[in-house]
Amino acid sequence: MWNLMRFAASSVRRSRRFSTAIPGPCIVHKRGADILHDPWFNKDTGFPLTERDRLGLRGLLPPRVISFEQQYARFMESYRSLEKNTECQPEGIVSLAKWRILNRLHDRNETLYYRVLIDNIKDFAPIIYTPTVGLVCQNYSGLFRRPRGMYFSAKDKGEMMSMIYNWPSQQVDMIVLTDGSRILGLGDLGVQGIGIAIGKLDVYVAAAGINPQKILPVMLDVGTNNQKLLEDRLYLGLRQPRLEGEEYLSIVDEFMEAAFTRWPKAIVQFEDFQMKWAFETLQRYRKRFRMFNDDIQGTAGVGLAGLLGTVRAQGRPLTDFANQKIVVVGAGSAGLGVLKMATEAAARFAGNKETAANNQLYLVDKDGLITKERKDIDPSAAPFARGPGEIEGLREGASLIEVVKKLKPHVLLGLSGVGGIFTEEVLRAMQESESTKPAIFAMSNPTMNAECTAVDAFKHAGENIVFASGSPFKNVDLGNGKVGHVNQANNMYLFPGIGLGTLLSGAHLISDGMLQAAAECLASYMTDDEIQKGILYPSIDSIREITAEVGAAVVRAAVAEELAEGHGDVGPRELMHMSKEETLEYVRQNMWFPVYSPLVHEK
Ligand SMILES: NC(=O)C1=CN([C@@H]2O[C@H](COP(=O)(O)OP(=O)(O)OC[C@H]3O[C@@H](n4cnc5c(N)ncnc54)[C@H](O)[C@@H]3O)[C@@H](O)[C@H]2O)C=CC1
Ligand SMILES: CC(=O)C(=O)O
Ligand SMILES: [Mg+2]
Repeated sequence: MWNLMRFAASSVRRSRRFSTAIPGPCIVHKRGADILHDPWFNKDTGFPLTERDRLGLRGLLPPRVISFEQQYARFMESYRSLEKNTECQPEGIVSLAKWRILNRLHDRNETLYYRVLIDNIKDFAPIIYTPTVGLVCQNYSGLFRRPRGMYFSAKDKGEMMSMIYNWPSQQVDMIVLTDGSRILGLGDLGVQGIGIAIGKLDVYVAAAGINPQKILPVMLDVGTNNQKLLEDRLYLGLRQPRLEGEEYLSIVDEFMEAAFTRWPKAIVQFEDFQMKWAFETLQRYRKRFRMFNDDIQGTAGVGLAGLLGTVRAQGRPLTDFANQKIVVVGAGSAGLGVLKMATEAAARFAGNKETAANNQLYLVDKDGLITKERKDIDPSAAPFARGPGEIEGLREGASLIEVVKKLKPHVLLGLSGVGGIFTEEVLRAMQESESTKPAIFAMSNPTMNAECTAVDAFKHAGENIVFASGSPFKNVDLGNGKVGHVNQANNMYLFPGIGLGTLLSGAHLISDGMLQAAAECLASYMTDDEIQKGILYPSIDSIREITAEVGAAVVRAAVAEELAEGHGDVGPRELMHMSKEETLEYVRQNMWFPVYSPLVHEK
């Protein structure tokens, strides 16, 4: 126990990174048992005696006051013993048990919850985020105990403007919105998709230091086309097919109007919308509201950072990026987002927008290679279709293995949502890549949907590859003391910084320049030495540091584009006069950090 407490105390110290020394008081409008039942303010046994007197808590708690460090150690001890006691059980059962114990703390005491999350982010991210969050969404109706966030359904049409005022927080900075239509690679999960919005916002709090009282997960329940859920007696969503067309858009419109009427400075992150609505809503709202689509725009930046890393890993200058042959597998919101940003980057590096555009980028979907001969091609995919006969020996619809064998690409990047499609044969074909360090990105989530495992990638494609996956895999032991490094190429490296930078700049929209700055910041974060070892992204342990840097880069881009309107006491002129270091410090100072603040009651 003592050792554990020492560990806890040291990790508590370590994670004080961006906190202010003495927490200011926090105004609370409730007293007594109501405070104990409010996870924003509850300190459990940690309420000091004077506070118990002031807030009418005397007698409602056991007499001994337990320090924050002791509470922390107690939680970690129960978590570690759960781990030990479930060692031999199936992975899914263990992950859900871990999620439950974390979720119970989340429901009870958010300060302690977020502190353990920040300090143990590498261990806990796979529980509160991908892959376990996928399992949680799949089982949400059965796991449901308490609501979290807001639910707007097709039945609420005409009511949303008043409903939004039911949310108890006066200020909301960050909203993650989903309609549940494409949750990770798991398809349409209807109302159960709220779990992904909750998980993303947990990452916002942990990585970007957004105050948990100012976040809001939102589910737009417009029905589901998942027959299994419609027939499930426990299913908690609307039992009707999804709304389509104008009916659908009118629900999203109404929500956006309501949210921005109450909180004009909020930012809305669209998450896990099926492709047609992902693109349509982005186009519809991005000039009117502070919003972005994480799957298109967040993923694009993370993908681009990884692609630039692979150029550096080959010891080549970034200007060589336009010559890299990249095969993207999956022509959905994520794959097309990556291709668009990669095309723009290739054009920039080549210094000529006209000639460089998507010269070496290839797109494969469920029907094979996409060429201009494709019937009913989706307009968003059309710019990436190859011309007829452009690649000798490759026809419209050529299979993935044909494409890889013919092109010998530098990079094979999967965002298909289909587990295992980088088969042994495909991976072996990557050994013939023209690159000295071929790159395999199996970015689909959750783990079982990854295009290949890390072990298979190193086994079949060779030990000299660079590898990244959307959900975490362990590093691979290659024998003789050699290790195959596994990167996690997940938009979690960018969306928190995009949101934070937008908030602190006060930009009224999120421009391409701000997104590009975020991606470039991530791309330049790793040293050449790390890149040579195949390490393309920072460790999840340092996600708070990288998010601060990304946030600062976004603020500076907003200032440069004259979009920044300031935040709180800091006006646009002050932002404009900040040096790079001062901007970073400004961002760090504005990141919330979980400590118990003295509570002051006000009626
Ligand atoms: N690592 C990360 O940060 C991110 C990962 N993703 C993952 O990417 C995946 C796809 O997401 P979206 O693009 O939004 O989905 P989507 O449903 O819009 O697109 C999926 C695409 O994959 C293609 N596809 C399906 N089966 C295929 C096959 N057998 N071979 C080749 N292509 C095939 C489809 O034709 C479609 O073009 C999901 O698993 C999601 O979890 C998405 C966003 C971020
Ligand atoms: C990571 C993410 O946003 C996705 O898989 O959809
Ligand atoms: Mg997503």
